[in-house]
Amino acid sequence: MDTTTPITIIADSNIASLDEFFNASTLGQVTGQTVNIITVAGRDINADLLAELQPEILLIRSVTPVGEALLAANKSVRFVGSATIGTDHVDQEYLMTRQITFANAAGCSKHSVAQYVLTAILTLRPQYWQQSITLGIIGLGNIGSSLADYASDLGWQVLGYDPLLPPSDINNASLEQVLSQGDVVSLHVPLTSHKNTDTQHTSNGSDYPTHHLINAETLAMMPAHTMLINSARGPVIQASDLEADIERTNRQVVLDVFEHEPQISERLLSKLAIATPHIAGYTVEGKLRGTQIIYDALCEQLSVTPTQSMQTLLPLNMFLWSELKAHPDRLSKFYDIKQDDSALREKVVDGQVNGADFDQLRRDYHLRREWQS
Ligand SMILES: NC(=O)c1ccc[n+]([C@@H]2O[C@H](COP(=O)([O-])OP(=O)(O)OC[C@H]3O[C@@H](n4cnc5c(N)ncnc54)[C@H](O)[C@@H]3O)[C@@H](O)[C@H]2O)c1
Ligand SMILES: O=C(O)[C@H](O)[C@H](O)COP(=O)(O)O
Repeated sequence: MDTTTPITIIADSNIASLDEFFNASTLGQVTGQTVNIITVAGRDINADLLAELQPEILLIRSVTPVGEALLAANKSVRFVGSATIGTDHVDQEYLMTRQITFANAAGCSKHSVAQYVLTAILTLRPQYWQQSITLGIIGLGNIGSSLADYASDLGWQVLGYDPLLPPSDINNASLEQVLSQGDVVSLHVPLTSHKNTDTQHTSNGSDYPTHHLINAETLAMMPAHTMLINSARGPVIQASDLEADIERTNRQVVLDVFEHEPQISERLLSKLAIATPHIAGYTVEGKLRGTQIIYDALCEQLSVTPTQSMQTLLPLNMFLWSELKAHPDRLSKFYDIKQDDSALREKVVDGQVNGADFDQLRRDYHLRREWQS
């Protein structure tokens, strides 16, 4: 990519600190060259906008599907950065065929999500601060393994299942064992589908697909007292099967993500112990790290040395995991998850939370702070 001509960037307005990271100076533009950054609501980034603005760079989050439908008529885009961990909204195979560089922000909010899960568990079952429970973790990548570290720190036993990683001290059980023996089961897998057997491959295919991984059959393996938490992707759980399960077992279920997101039915919402609008990763640190990672990737693409660091943008952080462990009664001061739950439930109108209200809760969310070790 030529770094001497003006660069046009279309960016999701929900990406943190766009101006601080993406400007002529931070992108190594020669004096006088400009970086033209246009911020748009992620759901409004579409083919017509790209045709009008002809951007070289797309900076997105999870609500912008990127693939042939968006880019078939576009010849200007050379780089796509998703300031997110999940990549199920991006057809990476298509981008490769178009020789468009793609970068996501792997691991950016791993501590934020792990701390979200801990908060949900300990808010609903505070007795677990003193009990050595069994925590089931499905998916042992960045978030699942971070959660396992916190669990071990609390003296909990971890039963983990990840068929794509070698056995380890946490990857130590079958799916059935995790579901049937965990006091709590937490999902930390990407959203993947069955690999097509014919020549047309799906970009998101897997030999171990996670779409509807949790369904009537797998839910039946879980004792009624087992809490289920989903902060991965909504369609990992078959929503109607979940509703039937909760009616039958009265199971405590925590959802941060929903199969039909951004719409949520009141029927489902009323059955959940905790419900939040896809904000498990929404901390100052998690979102800034997401921006940092795609900025660094773009600098590599431009062959320029990164000059912006998130460290200079972080306010003082007084939230210490060691303090919380010593004073469990302070949990709601660290993160009052029930406040996020109430804010979501207040948005129910005519039997559902509509998409616009769900998006607004996320857009206006007061970012938490990641607990420091
Ligand atoms: N709610 C939120 O705000 C939020 C925030 C960040 C990430 N996420 C979601 O969480 C997912 C996991 O994040 P991560 O950073 O741990 O990703 P990661 O890629 O580091 O780890 C995912 C793990 O899942 C495993 N896996 C894949 N298919 C599996 C299966 N069928 N059964 C068991 N394990 C399987 C993989 O082997 C991998 O180790 C992301 O893909 C994203 O969709 C949600
Ligand atoms: O995948 C991730 O990083 C998270 O799910 C993240 O919250 C993506 O959601 P977004 O904020 O982009 O809608």
